[in-house]
Amino acid sequence: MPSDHSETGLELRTVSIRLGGQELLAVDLVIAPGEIVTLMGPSGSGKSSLLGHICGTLPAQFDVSGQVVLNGRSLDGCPPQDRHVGILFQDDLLFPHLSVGGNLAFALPASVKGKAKRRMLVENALKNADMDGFADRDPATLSGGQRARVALLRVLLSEPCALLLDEPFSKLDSELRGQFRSFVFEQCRKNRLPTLMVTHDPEDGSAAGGRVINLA
Ligand SMILES: Nc1ncnc2c1ncn2[C@@H]1O[C@H](COP(=O)(O)OP(=O)(O)OP(=O)(O)O)[C@@H](O)[C@H]1O
Repeated sequence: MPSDHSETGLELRTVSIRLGGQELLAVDLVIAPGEIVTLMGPSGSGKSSLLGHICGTLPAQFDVSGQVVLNGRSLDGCPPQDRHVGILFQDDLLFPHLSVGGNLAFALPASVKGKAKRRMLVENALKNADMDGFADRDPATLSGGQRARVALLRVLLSEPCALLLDEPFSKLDSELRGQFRSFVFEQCRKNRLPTLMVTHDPEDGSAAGGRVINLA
């Protein structure tokens, strides 16, 4: 994980997002390392747009003001690939033409050199998710729960300093949902990631056990 900045978490300093001259959302928030904050609100209230703004992928038709600061560094003008912000979506978006290991290795930063080292990081990550020996598997052969875990591992291997969750549990059935949710939250805390989760399910917020912000 990049270590050139102190770990102060993710700050949204009076961030406001407008579309077509109307304010969609305004938020002022500090998320500490390892803290999980839940963001809820009606459809269209701007939750995913806020995550896009933090990642640097919000389309130009949105107007934004305020500052996004990660571990003391302003992300204003910073290209998405240099932000060290990971995002997990409801669709796992695994590459179908790559093996599980290939999907994971793809996420590793270029600064991680050497085939053996890259292979070791991938295998350790799979072991950490109780998926020992899955590196050569075709993603199409995985169960829903296994695919979800690989998607999370892929985000973690990219060495993020903050994690955004955009309804990542909504497509899983209730038993899987509970298991995967616990795994995600455990990894957020273990990796000391300031985490912002968007969800429509109040149970996700209760399970996270942190602050819940309701935009309603
Ligand atoms: N690329 C885009 N171009 C134009 N408008 C967009 C774009 N993406 C989203 N919007 C609009 O921005 C508003 C906020 O959308 P957003 O997806 O952020 O809401 P949300 O709170 O995440 O909704 P949901 O809970 O349904 O996912 C909506 O009116 C949406 O139609």
